[in-house]
Amino acid sequence: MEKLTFGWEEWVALPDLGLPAIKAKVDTGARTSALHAHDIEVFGPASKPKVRFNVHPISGREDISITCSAPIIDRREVTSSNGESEHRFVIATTIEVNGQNWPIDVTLTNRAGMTSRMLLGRQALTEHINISATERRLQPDLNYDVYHTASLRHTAPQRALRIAVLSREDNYSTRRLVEVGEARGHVVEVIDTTRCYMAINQLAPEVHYDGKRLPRYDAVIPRIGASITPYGTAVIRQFETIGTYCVNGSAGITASRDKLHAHQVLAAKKIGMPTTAFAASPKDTSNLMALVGTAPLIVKLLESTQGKGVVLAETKKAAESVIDAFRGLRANFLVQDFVKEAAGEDIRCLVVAGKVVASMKRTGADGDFRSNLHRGGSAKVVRISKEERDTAVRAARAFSLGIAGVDLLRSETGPKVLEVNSSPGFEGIEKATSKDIVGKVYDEIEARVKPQPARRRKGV
Ligand SMILES: Nc1ncnc2c1ncn2[C@@H]1O[C@H](COP(=O)(O)OP(=O)(O)OP(=O)(O)O)[C@@H](O)[C@H]1O
Repeated sequence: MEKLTFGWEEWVALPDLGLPAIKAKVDTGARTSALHAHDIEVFGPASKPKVRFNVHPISGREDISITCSAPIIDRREVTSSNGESEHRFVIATTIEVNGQNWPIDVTLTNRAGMTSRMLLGRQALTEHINISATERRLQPDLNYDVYHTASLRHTAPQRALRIAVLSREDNYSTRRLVEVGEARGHVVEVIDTTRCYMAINQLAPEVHYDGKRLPRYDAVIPRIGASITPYGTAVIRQFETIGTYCVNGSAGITASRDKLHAHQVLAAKKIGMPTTAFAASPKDTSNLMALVGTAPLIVKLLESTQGKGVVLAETKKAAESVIDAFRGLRANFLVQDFVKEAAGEDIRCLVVAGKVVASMKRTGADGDFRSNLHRGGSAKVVRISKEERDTAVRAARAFSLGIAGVDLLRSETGPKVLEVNSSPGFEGIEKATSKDIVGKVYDEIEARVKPQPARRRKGV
């Protein structure tokens, strides 16, 4: 390596940590280099622990914060220049100066008195570096401007993320989320939504679990079951308040779960759906049916899942008696035009980050107009039209869902959305289409948690 001469302060880059420019002071009194870090949290399995921390690379700009993570290689007692000793995590990373790079060890400290962002110890100042202690910045200048430009996102490394899957179930979808995330070097923790508890306050919103405050996650993947929607969305709202990226937001989950609300959202966005009506009073039965059209009609319980509360009434009389029966049970329901030409088939489109990543056609068991797989239906890959693709994408967007299963019927007048599911199962569709849908979910998470360029403040 070509010899470099360092003054008492130099610009350096720590590319593995996503820090393209930082000023470092030479500290030959110390063996190991030190980085001023905040919110230092250990995560991952005890056999391969990692550390997540924030760095304010620009002195005086606490608003600019880069989140870093790195494997821990050691924990050491370090005595700082003021004589105080402290246990610090040690990470291994790469330093880059003047086109050269070499490995260094760095301890993390959040000592309030540490005025420099970084100190370079003897171990980092290898034999190819001469020190000229009375001079300053002998190496090429870098610029804090990088933190204000979009190139920051491109140069940021793929770091290990700490991700929570909010789920109560140990099923195929949850297991895949853990497996695929870990294979990409992330740490994925499954959190039982109903065991989370929260203190709701203005200044320090937190989520607690099993007696401890939950750490800062880089992302939360909600997999909220229908039976716990209100509590589950309250937990997600808390994460949103903290500022954690949630793949599906609480508002979209709530609106898409409520069949009436969901139909109103779809209608407002002019997204095709079967003509639908609902009422609460028994006096309106025949008017209600007239709003939808003529028999055959579909009558659906609002809380139906897996096609259980979905009835096809072939005649007006049959529709009336089903409606009366539901009313007698004080059940909430809606009445819908029967899309006959769909012929017991529907199309499930899986939308991830605004794109249809897989679609399958589900065909009901013989003689059943319902195509739910749980009712013995079968699935196979299907090519969808541009109109169907656009409809699915718009339906997911209407609820701002990062992951959505959009169910469509093929009708004579174009695709009609039946339902937008915010916790779509991955098993049926991954098996039917052989597509790596969960991988796409992580592509999106990795892109979303990359640092955002900071807005420039006057005079900086
Ligand atoms: N208006 C309709 N016209 C024709 N077929 C319909 C209609 N509504 C529902 N179906 C059929 O019945 C099935 C079940 O309907 P839907 O998905 O609305 O019920 P669900 O109980 O909410 O099911 P899920 O578990 O998917 O939420 C659909 O997959 C579709 O095949």
